[in-house]
Amino acid sequence: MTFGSRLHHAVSERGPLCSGIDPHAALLHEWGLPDSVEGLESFALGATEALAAECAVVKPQSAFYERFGSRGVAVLEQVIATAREAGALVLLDVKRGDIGSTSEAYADAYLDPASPIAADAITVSPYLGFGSLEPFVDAARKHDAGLFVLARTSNKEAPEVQDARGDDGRTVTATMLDHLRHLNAGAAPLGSFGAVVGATIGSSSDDFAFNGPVLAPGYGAQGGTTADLPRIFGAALPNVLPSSSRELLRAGPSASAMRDAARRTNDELRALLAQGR
Ligand SMILES: O=C(O)c1cc(=O)[nH]c(=O)n1[C@@H]1O[C@H](COP(=O)(O)O)[C@@H](O)[C@H]1O
Repeated sequence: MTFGSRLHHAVSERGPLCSGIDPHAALLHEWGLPDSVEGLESFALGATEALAAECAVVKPQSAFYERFGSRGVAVLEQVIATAREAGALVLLDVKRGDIGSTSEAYADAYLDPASPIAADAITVSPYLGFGSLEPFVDAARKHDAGLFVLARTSNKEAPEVQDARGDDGRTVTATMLDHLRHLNAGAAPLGSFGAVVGATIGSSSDDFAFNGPVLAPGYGAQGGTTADLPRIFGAALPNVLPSSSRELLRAGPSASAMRDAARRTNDELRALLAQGR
């Protein structure tokens, strides 16, 4: 089954919330844990065990694990396995993108199920040119995996690059979305090639509607709210996966408090979607 089909099914069962497993040093401290690989393991597995059964998608951000070297990456591998056992799809946030031959190696690392660190989907950056992502696209098709391509990111520096217009008048973001429309052509109910669009962006002239998923990070700690979603995403709303890391994790270390926070948020998002029907 394609990633897009698995995602569509998971979201209809569990709701659209994506929970980020981002073990920031400050959060380890808030949970009373040491900023060490032992603290990382306790935090990341505790959060994953609490949240993965509640959410369609779990998104660990690789940097927070890599900063502890190979032992941190071993914890990331455990997070991926634990989340999958709980029935969540794992979107590994690595934001990769390089020249084609190197991207091929990244694709082998993250999308080939034979790799110890393979996930269901990864985040990739198209800013070496969308065509540089071809090895990821090929690997995703071969292994029924997914990609989330940065289109309009949540950070304040994004407009300099992503709102720039080409000779044809389209923004860089709109060009990336058109590439995604092309990749998802004919896919139903949902394509496997998604976009990343921040839940923090102001109004935008870009049209985010297409038959692929739209990851919306920046929801929660960066200020994005449920009320902002219809304004930003319009007709694309049914395919949006609002993604929250710190806000959900701050409910910990109590597993039941994290679970409740995820449930409440999924309920709120489902109610919003029901209004639009
Ligand atoms: O690709 C991402 O996930 C991402 C894209 C983007 O535009 N903005 C953004 O914040 N992210 C990631 O989403 C997460 C946001 O975390 P919180 O702000 O704690 O909810 C981090 O892991 C970021 O790296």
